[in-house]
Amino acid sequence: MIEANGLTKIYGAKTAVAGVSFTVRAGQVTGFLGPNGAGKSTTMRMIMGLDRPTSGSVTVNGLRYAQHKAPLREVGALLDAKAVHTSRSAYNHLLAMAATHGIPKARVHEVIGMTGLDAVARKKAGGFSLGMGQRLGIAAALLGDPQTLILDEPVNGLDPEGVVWVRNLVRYLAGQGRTVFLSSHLMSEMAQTADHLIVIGRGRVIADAPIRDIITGSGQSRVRVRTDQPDTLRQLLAARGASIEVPEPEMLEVTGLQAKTIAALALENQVLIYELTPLVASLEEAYMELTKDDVEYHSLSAAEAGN
Ligand SMILES: Nc1ncnc2c1ncn2[C@@H]1O[C@H](COP(=O)(O)OP(=O)(O)OP(=O)(O)O)[C@@H](O)[C@H]1O
Repeated sequence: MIEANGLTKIYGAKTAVAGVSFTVRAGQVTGFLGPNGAGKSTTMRMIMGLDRPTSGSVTVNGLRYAQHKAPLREVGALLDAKAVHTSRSAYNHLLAMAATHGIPKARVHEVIGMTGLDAVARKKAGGFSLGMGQRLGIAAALLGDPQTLILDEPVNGLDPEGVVWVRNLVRYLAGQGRTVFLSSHLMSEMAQTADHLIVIGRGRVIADAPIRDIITGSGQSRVRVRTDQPDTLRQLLAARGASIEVPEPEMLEVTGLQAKTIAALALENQVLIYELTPLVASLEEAYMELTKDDVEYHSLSAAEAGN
């Protein structure tokens, strides 16, 4: 379990992480989602003791990273896949790591097999493609057989097969009861991988909930209703505080009321409805809605950029 309490990091005039508190639980994949510059990497570095919090604290299984006697066996992390600038082979790189942490050689062979690096294990790691580098970084994270895994953008640079591989691997590891904390800015990927999401924007936690709740609670959930009495139904719904759009003559899109409430209201007032469809927002829509005020770098449309 990872527990952050009022975690804050200030660099000069820049507040990268502004008092975040959250708990990452064992046995599930927790996604850490946020736009560029939101503070994901800074938070992860503080978990790993690579950055010192300006205030607040973060612990892994009750202790700060540095307090663990054998940290590599407790927490495995992939923070910067490009960090391996080595003329050593992947095998020797992992072997050196294992030797300095009292990890048996057999485990090196195991993680090479798990990450699909067998064919390139004797090649210089410095010459690896981004995807191979990611696999090596994940192999290094798994080396100590840790209970907790922290992976910063693990699918970055992977081909579609690699993306599926990471997804299956993290789900397998969480299934074994491990704590898996995974950052990404790819919502579609998170939707298929994570059970729980922590969303941050401008250094603050915007949402912390099961994926399902984030989708349905985004304020984007609407209900499509078709009726031959749109005006009557519209008035009835408006009187209940719903906001209504009319995209087609006999179609209403209703925000703010559940489908069941709309059906009951129609029945009570003898209004015929011939379609009632809850429109669930995609994770992408929910995410855009959540972070719309918290994006540090807004992109301009082509037209705006030309002005
Ligand atoms: N060493 C540093 N010195 C000054 N500012 C920093 C430093 N590291 C990060 N920042 C700033 O803190 C903010 C958060 O950065 P961070 O890298 O944690 O975000 P992120 O969510 O990981 O973003 P990305 O998805 O782009 O990697 C950014 O505005 C960044 O420019």
